Amino acid sequence: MYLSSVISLPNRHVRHSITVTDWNLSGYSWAVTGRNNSGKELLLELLAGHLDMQGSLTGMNGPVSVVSFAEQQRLVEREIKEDESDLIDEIDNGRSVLALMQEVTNEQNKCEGLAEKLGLSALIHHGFRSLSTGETRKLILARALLKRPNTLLLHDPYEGLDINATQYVDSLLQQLSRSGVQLIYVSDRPSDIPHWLEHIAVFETGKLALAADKQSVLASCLWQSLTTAHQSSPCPTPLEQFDTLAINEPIFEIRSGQVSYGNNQVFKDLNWRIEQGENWRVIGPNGSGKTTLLKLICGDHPQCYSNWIRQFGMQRGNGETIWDIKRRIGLVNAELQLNYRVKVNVITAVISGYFDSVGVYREISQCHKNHAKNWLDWFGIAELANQPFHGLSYGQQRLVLIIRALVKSPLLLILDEPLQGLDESNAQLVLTAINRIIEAQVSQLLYVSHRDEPGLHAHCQVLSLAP
Ligand SMILES: Nc1ncnc2c1ncn2[C@@H]1O[C@H](COP(=O)(O)OP(=O)(O)OP(=O)(O)O)[C@@H](O)[C@H]1O
Repeated sequence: MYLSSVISLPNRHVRHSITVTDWNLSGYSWAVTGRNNSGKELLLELLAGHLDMQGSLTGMNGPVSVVSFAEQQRLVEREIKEDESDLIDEIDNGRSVLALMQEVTNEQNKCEGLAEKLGLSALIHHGFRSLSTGETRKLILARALLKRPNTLLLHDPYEGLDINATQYVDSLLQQLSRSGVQLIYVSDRPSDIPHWLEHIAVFETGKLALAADKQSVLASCLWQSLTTAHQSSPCPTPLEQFDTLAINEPIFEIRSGQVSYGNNQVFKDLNWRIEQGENWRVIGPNGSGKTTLLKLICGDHPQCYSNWIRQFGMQRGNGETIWDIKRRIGLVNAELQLNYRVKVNVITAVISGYFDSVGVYREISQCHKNHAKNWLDWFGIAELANQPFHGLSYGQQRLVLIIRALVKSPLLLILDEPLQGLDESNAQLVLTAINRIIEAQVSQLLYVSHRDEPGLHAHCQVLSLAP
């Protein structure tokens, strides 16, 4: 594959462009990295044929498959568009896993074989929209692989996968690369690049800045600059302090907790108590119920009323409103990002965190504006304040939603795979902020991630959910 004087052309959906002056990919598999908004995602969109371009792109062998957040978003949007819940008078969870695989190939035994290897066998007749984050990611991977691609475009393909699935997919990709499939593997964090990729390209402010063998790239100053992030100033002080709970009153407690969907029992006999002052990490394989548990805590799950739950000094189901719960919680997860669809600028998206809303539907005080600006400034993105939220890259949007959760200094900060899409320096800044907040006991942390973040986890007790 060869890219010469390529400039992608902005369109209705994408405002920015990327420039590649001269890049000979010579049939090798490549890792591509760079800071957030450097052009990595646009490169994948361009190679996938979703962007118009000037210049020449030659030698790209079809079929081409894509595994990316943008691809996932397209599938989600298609399924939402075709939602028939209103017509069929029951919840439409979308096309089944098998049907979505069979869109790519009608060889059912291949679909079932791959589903088994990816741990999707039990879900083969489940609707797309009932899948967990990792299960969704596995399905996107399965569809890409079933296409038998010659070129495979990947954006952090292990993101959201549990350890077993990560190991399986890693060895599969390595095998494919060795057998001649060209991988273009975009990674937001350089530390996530698989060791077996021998060529690395680095993007910077919309341009291909460096493309060479691994040794040369690792020795470059540009590489060092990708991994440095430091913020010594203290985090902005909280605007308001939450009412204190009575001594011995838990932040959250569930007794003999259980959740099931039809015959599928997600978990049962769960007894768990978060005491005041404690921070927790929830772990478990894909589909073990981590997100389900967080939804019970946030009041977003219908089965929170059929469980014994005590939270923030209230017994659930005794007349409390959803806002009594939500106002004490700051939440970041992939679902929030998918559903944050209103057209607002960055500062409004941040300010919406004070009111737990998507968008802001009341007058904004100068005090809220200043405080939100201080947080944007702390993360070094004050210049984005008036930019449209949806004009940002996936990683920048994620950072803004994290700031949205932090501004109100919630009693309980719930972060479900929060670092997804963040580059190394933004990830380090977020970890620094979280550490300072929990050390200062401004918020208690409830954290879900398949990835080890040793600095953070030292503060956390662990709840492990079984498969
Ligand atoms: N609305 C639903 N209908 C049927 N099954 C569902 C529904 N929502 C979730 N599930 C199933 O419940 C199980 C638990 O889902 P959950 O999202 O809590 O898992 P998780 O531990 O967060 O997984 P991951 O690590 O992939 O994020 C999954 O197997 C999922 O398919």
